[in-house]
Amino acid sequence: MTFETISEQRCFGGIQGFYSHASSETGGTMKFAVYHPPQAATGKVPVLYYLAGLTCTEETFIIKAGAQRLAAELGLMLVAPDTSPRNTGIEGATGDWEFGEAAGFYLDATTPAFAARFRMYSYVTRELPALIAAGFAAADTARSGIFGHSMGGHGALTIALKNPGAYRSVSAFAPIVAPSQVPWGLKALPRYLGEDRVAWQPYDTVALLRSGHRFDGTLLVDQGDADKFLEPQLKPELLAAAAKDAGQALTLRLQPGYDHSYYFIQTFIEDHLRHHARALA
Ligand SMILES: N[C@@H](CCC(=O)N[C@@H](CSC=O)C(=O)NCC(=O)O)C(=O)O
Repeated sequence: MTFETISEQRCFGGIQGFYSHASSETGGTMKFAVYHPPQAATGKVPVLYYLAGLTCTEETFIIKAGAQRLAAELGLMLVAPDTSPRNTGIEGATGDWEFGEAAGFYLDATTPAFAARFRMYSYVTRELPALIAAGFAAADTARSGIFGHSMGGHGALTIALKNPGAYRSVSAFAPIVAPSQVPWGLKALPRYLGEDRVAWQPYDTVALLRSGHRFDGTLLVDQGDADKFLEPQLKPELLAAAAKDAGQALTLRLQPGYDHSYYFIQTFIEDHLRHHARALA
């Protein structure tokens, strides 16, 4: 399991790195970012995965969220993968920001056109953690957490619910909580997974909660009430109802005046990093 170093730069006493590797899951070159906190130079540190949203790359969170200062203080290794395979050459995989490249929805596609390359679920849950464990000696992968934004919030919540014990903490900014019920999901899920809605359920947080999946800990979710995607796409009230019915611990905070942008994420990143650091200590 090898990777190439694209760049490494000093940042808050640690190192901000960008890397690439040949991915067996997605059948092409994948890029990912790792922030190595200063504590990683002398010992093991917990690993916190961040999944970004539609249109994003492995750079978006690293450049825009302002997470490194506190990650350095808390001793958290941040790992941010790209949001999909790239340069797939698959017809229909480019040209629409809501589907295809940069819109992988953290699932394993099953439709003939997409099944070979669009395997972000297996990439994020298996291949990338194995690569981090093998390639970065300071990574204490027994202490892993996961969070994300929008499509990446959906990824983080569904992955944590389906992999009990693999992640000790989970949180999300403005997640898509019920893709089976909103336009983004209704566009993407049939094209990746086919028309049978039963196949969509493993990739829908509300459906997972309603079918018995639980996370052993509190889900932390922040949502801006001035987010233009709130009503049509995000629908946090569906998460609140499903969590209540399921007895799933949830801290859902509606933040007045905040939109869907990385200014919103910058504002609340400290709360999320501290939430993860507490669970990963
Ligand atoms: N081009 C779109 C807006 C796209 C957008 O807002 N993407 C979000 C994630 S949306 C859900 O996954 C994002 O994180 N963008 C990156 C950024 O730097 O803000 C439009 O036309 O509305």
